[in-house]
Amino acid sequence: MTNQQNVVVFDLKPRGVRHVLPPSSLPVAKPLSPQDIKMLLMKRFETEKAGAKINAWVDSMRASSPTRIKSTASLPETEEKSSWIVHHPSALSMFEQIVAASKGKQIVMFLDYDGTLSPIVEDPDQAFMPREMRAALRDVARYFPTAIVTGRCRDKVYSFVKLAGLYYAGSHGMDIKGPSKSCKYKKGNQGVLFQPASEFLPMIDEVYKALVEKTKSIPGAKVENNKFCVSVHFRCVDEKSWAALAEQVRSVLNEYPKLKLTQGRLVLEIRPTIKWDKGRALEFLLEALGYANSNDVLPVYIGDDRTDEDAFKVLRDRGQGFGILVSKVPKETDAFYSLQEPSEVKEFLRRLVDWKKLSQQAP
Ligand SMILES: O=P(O)(O)OC[C@H]1O[C@H](O[C@H]2O[C@H](CO)[C@@H](O)[C@H](O)[C@H]2O)[C@H](O)[C@@H](O)[C@@H]1O
Repeated sequence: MTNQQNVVVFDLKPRGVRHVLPPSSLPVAKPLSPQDIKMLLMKRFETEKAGAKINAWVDSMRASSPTRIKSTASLPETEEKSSWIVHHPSALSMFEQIVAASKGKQIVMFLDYDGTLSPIVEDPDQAFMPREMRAALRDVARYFPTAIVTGRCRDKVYSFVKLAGLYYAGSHGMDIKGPSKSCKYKKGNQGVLFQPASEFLPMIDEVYKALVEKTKSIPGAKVENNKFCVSVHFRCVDEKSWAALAEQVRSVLNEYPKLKLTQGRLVLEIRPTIKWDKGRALEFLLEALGYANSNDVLPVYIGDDRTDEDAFKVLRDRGQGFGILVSKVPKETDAFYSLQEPSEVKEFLRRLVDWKKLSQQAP
């Protein structure tokens, strides 16, 4: 609050960006009532709170996904990496131990899409899966029940993967469908298995349109409708405009208390506040496959993103199976093992198929 020549001007901007009007441009104001003062103070409080929220969002937008481990002064980057690898060894170098743990158990494969099966690219519509990866995936699905668990719209990811013998869990697991062609693991229902957020469809549609409108003036921003959630991409947005983008997203989200914001790789994700995520989808799929309370299963989940951590945590908490994080750099993770990039994921899938073929031939 600035007091000049009997004129009271409330500075409603967040601290740090104060402007004081020159005396000549000041309006002649009536004295303020206690009610007015209370209201203005409340507004200022709200504005400051919003400013702090945007700053926190932008900080989080700067962090990688999952959060990269910060270098400590005592540990040079190379040592930090070797120490991380000791705790999260390569799933390729640990391959024999992984398959040994599957003795007498059914391996079930869960795979994230972007950054795991397809390399990260600037345009989300061009994230095609390489042909060799499709071949490896098709073979894996012949030998093991296999599910794609993704933040994407289920139909969209199917248009990239184009394999009918798999389970697909789109919209971060909020849209689950069984294999559309005959498959030895398929149980009963072949169609949609579960859509826990179906009541949110009209709301998500509305929010998608509002976000397209609100972000159209920010160069590089791209809004993607993922059916039960919406992605706002900022990979191609200049960092100087991240706060402006976050502010637009916040202004839309403010109108929808039943939606929440999470974050992936250079993407803000808006989704229903229901207690459902990739971890719950993994549990649901294990149950659908008949392994709800079974010790005869070894689930393996491979993913690269912060949203995959929910699934890694479920596996840790169950004490069953392994999470494998795809990352070249040390990150905070609940995964047991690591792979550096999608080409290593392909190699891992191939080795799994070769091992299975060999073990079936053994007398
Ligand atoms: O769960 P996922 O399969 O990993 O999906 C998460 C998001 O993936 C996509 O965005 C990411 O990949 C894009 C293409 O490589 C990249 O441009 C973007 O920066 C990444 O965040 C997808 O477009 C999003 O809708 C998904 O939520």
